[in-house]
Amino acid sequence: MEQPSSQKVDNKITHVIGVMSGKGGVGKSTVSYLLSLALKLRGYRVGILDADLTGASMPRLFQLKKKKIKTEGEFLIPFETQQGIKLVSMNLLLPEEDKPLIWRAPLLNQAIMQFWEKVIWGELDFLVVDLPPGTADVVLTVMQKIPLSGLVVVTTPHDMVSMIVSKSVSMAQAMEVPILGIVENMSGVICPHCGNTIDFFPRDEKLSDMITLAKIPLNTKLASISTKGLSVSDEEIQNLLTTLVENTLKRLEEVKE
Ligand SMILES: Nc1ncnc2c1ncn2[C@@H]1O[C@H](COP(=O)(O)OP(=O)(O)OP(=O)(O)O)[C@@H](O)[C@H]1O
Repeated sequence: MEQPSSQKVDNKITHVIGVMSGKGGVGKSTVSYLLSLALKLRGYRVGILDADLTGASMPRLFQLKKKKIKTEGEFLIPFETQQGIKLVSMNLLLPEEDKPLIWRAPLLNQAIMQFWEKVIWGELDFLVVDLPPGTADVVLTVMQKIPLSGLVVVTTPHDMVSMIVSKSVSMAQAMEVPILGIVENMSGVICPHCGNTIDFFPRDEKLSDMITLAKIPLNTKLASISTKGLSVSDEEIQNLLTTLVENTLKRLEEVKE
């Protein structure tokens, strides 16, 4: 990678929200997508920085396959999705999405800083950062170098006990980044016959002092976002987006005080 100059883009971004998880595959990218969409539907100017460089799944959720990012000199112009969300992801820079990115941590950290400093984000109300799972070096870089308003922690019920003491949460606390709350993903399943939610796992008592932003059951509509998209006129989806966005906005106000 060529050494970048020290010139930075003068973006105006009101809130940067990081979305993290203790481990992979719990739905972090899905939640980043849902939160961004919910904010956009509220009329906010929204961008997504896909910081999960080696497992970039954000383009897949927006059903984007090819190289989409354009450049202006040494700066990058985010791709604007159909929903009007600005997106920067490593997979939109690579000619082929299925080729692995085999980079060591210093190069990954450098790429993240370029996504922050060298992207013409312009004026945004919210930039949602989809972090890599766990406590990877890139997560530390983001927490140190990017002014995060708060973090959303995505977890699944079977991951919760370890989450309470997880390195991710401790890392956020050590870095003094406010935790907005947790999203309990795959928290149960909706019965296709009666419509009631069936919880598989008992609620962990230790969770009572954690603020829950949303509980998301296993849902085929969410599982097929990357193939069928998501219908925002669907009542169930609307309710989910409303809960997620309202609780997140409320928490942002609280942590500001
Ligand atoms: N509530 C849900 N109901 C059904 N499927 C879901 C739900 N949440 C996520 N999924 C599916 O689970 C898989 C993993 O989700 P996702 O890619 O969002 O996780 P992740 O934590 O970002 O993973 P990674 O660590 O690989 O980045 C995807 O196939 C996604 O469609």
